[in-house]
Amino acid sequence: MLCIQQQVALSAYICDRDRTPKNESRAMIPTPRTLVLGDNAAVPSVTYRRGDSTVVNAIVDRGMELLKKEGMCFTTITDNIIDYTSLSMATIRYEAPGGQFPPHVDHCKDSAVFLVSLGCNANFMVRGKGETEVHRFQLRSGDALAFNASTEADILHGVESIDTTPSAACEALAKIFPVFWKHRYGVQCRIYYRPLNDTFTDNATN
Ligand SMILES: O=C(O)CCC(=O)C(=O)O
Ligand SMILES: [Fe+2]
Repeated sequence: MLCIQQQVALSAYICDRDRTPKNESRAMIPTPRTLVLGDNAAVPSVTYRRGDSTVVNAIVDRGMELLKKEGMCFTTITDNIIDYTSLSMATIRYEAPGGQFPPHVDHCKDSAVFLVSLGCNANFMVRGKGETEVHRFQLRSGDALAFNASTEADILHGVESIDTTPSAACEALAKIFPVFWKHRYGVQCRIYYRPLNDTFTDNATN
């Protein structure tokens, strides 16, 4: 979904904000690391309002427009996927080849998730509500996947492994951001459809 220029813009945006401690000791089995995007390690994600002029808003808006054109909706959340109120973005760094995220259901009320992949290919699995068969596919650099992240939607998903052989897009990106020779970034954009309340803090410009 993202052309190489958009992947570069998103990578630059993330790398600029990345305050993850360097030289952390590596576990024997590499666990994915949620990057600290800003000065508050307790809140590693960034939040945005609809209409903020950031690369994250632009990518999500375009994704939702494309899905809307396809007639897609997130039943149980909204019938108009473009009408979100706010967003949050977190980035998870996976090491190749062992990085994985065990199968799970997101329990995010009134929310959809829009996952963007950067860098190495991820071997992804999804099983829909009531399904017995697991669907396996690759998410390559620039690919995006959106689904209803509520408990009711019951969408089981996970990352099984990361490829070490880079795709053409990954290679182009890694020449600018060398982290992508050996890693995948899972850029997790959570899209909220609930009314904005007073406790919403806007740190999009941090
Ligand atoms: O890395 C990914 O694309 C998936 C992350 C995920 O499922 C989650 O953070 O809940
Ligand atoms: Fe998830």
